[in-house]
Amino acid sequence: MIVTTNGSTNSSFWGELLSTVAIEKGSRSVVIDGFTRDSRPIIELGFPTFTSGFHPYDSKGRLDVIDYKVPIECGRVKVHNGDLVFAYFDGIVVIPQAHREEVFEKALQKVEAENKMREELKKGMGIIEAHKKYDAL
Ligand SMILES: O=C([O-])CC(=O)C(=O)O
Ligand SMILES: [Mg+2]
Repeated sequence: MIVTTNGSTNSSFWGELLSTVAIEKGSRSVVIDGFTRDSRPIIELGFPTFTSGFHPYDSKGRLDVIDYKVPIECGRVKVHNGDLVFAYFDGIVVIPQAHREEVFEKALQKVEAENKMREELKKGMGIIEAHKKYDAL
């Protein structure tokens, strides 16, 4: 699930209860260009929640869902229904549906090169030589 609160800073959009229902409905994660609250219980639920910040206020009377499955701008990136979204500690990447195959193939090549490079580094190869050999970055 990927969401924008269109720049609202008056309250959180997300919380523990929404995480609970999201899990029950089969969602695996949420990315929000907006705020959450209830961080500790969300961490305890184990629901990966990526937000642009935190706010103690609830959303009642402050935020409303106005649409879904429509193109949005999230963190200055256009996102369409069906795009692939990868979120991790380091950041979030949106892959347009039309480029899924190509990006997947290239990402797998990169992972393969990094795996080989890591093995060589463990065996003592220097970082400069390893970069020259695997060009993994
Ligand atoms: O602020 C909200 O509406 C969200 C919230 O606390 C929750 O889902 O538990
Ligand atoms: Mg709550």
